[in-house]
Amino acid sequence: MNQQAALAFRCMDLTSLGNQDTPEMIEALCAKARYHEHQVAAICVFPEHVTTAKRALNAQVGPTVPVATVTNFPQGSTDVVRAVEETQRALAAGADEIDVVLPYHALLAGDKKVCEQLVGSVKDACGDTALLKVIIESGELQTAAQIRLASQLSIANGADFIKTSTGKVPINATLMAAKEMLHVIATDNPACGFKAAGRIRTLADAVEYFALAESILGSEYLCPKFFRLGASSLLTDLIEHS
Ligand SMILES: O=C[C@H](O)COP(=O)(O)O
Repeated sequence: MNQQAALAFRCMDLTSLGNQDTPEMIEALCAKARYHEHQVAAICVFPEHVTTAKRALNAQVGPTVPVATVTNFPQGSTDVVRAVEETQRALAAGADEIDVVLPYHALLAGDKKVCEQLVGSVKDACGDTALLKVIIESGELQTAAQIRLASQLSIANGADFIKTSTGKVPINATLMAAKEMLHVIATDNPACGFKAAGRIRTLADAVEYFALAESILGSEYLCPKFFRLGASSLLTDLIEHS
């Protein structure tokens, strides 16, 4: 793998969030978590597949690849209790990272408070051990100001990462949204991570996000601790660059 492809591989949350996913498909996904000396940042699956992913990674790759899962997904409901319960169940199943969807419809309707409550409550459920990524669904937020507001309140209420998209709406990660989010991170908490997700399919796509993140937060930001690419179809192109 060339250097950029290797970086994209190591920063990738290798994702399978299809409604038809089977345990066999999750096992096959986990087998791709290592490529020569490189391993992906995480495997991201629906909550019902966390146990399978943990077991498969332990057997095939070793226990060092975290399992991420999604809660309040993809609708971004305002039901805080349900989001917390889903998160608790996912953690009990062994999830290491939680990607929770912000109630972005509520934010668009002017209800910032429920967004703060949901992020804060899910953060409490994660405690200090599980990473919390908040999906702001940037493609559904209609203005740069809304993208900034969603990013700010997510960071203020405990997000370890802010993530662009679920991959389930027409507009997913864009450089425009990423730029707004990265500037909020730079201002509010440069230790907060950023995850671009949805329709990132080529190394060329990934490199554009690297360049943007590096220009705003510096080269040390380009590592799995801070920078992730959520992608289900990027791997093939990365391997072609080997
Ligand atoms: O969180 C990750 C996204 O759901 C992946 O989207 P994608 O299937 O378009 O790569």
